[in-house]
Amino acid sequence: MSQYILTVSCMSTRGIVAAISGYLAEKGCNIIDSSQFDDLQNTKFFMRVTFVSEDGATQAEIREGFEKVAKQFEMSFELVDASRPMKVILMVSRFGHCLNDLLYRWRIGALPIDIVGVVSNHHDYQKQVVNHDIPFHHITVTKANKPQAEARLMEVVEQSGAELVVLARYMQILSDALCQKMSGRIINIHHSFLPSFKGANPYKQAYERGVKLIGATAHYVTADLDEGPIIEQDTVRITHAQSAEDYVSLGRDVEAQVLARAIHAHIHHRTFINGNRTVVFPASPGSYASERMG
Ligand SMILES: Nc1nc2c(c(=O)[nH]1)N[C@@H](CN(C=O)c1ccc(C(=O)N[C@@H](CCC(=O)O)C(=O)O)cc1)CN2
Repeated sequence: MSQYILTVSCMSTRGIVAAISGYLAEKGCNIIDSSQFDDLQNTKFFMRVTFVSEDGATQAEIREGFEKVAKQFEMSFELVDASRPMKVILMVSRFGHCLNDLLYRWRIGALPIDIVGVVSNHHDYQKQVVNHDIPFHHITVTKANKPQAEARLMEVVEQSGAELVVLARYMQILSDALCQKMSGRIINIHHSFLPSFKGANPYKQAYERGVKLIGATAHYVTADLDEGPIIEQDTVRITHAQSAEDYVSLGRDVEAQVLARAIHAHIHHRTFINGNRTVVFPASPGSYASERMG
């Protein structure tokens, strides 16, 4: 029996949950997981429902019928097949620890995505990517050719059908136009606990500030560098005896883990952009179960 995920956002009002659950029940669907959030600051409402269709109603039939409920509450909604892996492009520059981590998680089934390509402005990881039978696209980026480089990137995105682009330590600033075009579909890992230490060389900035914690932040990419809605963060303790170079080593694991958690949330449709913040619902039961042991 297929599992579906329905995500809804709209202005908050009475009766939304009843309307959604009543519609699904009437359609012969059984809700197996549900999360909702009512933002009392801006009266926005967010809901994520996982359900199975028990009487044979197809995804198209369920979606068509839901349009009426959506219109009644002026909802934005998505209805997806929970088993269909999201098409994802990974982007990397010189530091490959996040790319390596994502490739490993993908290989063992812990990250159920369809990696449709890896893009880099360097050749460092080409062999490794090709060995995974994943298309590798080298796109040279210079200050002079950024528009052409981004046009090529968009070609790769469109031709591959990518639904998400992950900047796995890709170190080029994307144009406002590209950020707008791909709003909500690009995730970056920044190697600091934002909002501290935005931009380049955050570990150097942290060392010079004498912090006792360094960290990593996964966020949606916007035109404002490292200021997009935060999806996931974590930290690791450091001491006075460690150097900025030590921070690079200590930061690798936390960067990779934070990025993987953020991608897991996004591909399972648990994230909702709410202004400059992100609503992140908890993982559904069994959503980590795809991992092939061994
Ligand atoms: N429009 C955006 N683009 C990017 C974002 C973002 O939030 N908005 N995040 C960055 C990642 N990043 C830090 O996490 C970052 C990357 C690069 C730079 C930077 O100064 N790059 C220089 C070139 C550096 C080089 O050639 O090695 C530049 O682009 O001029 C700062 C922060 C990814 N892009």
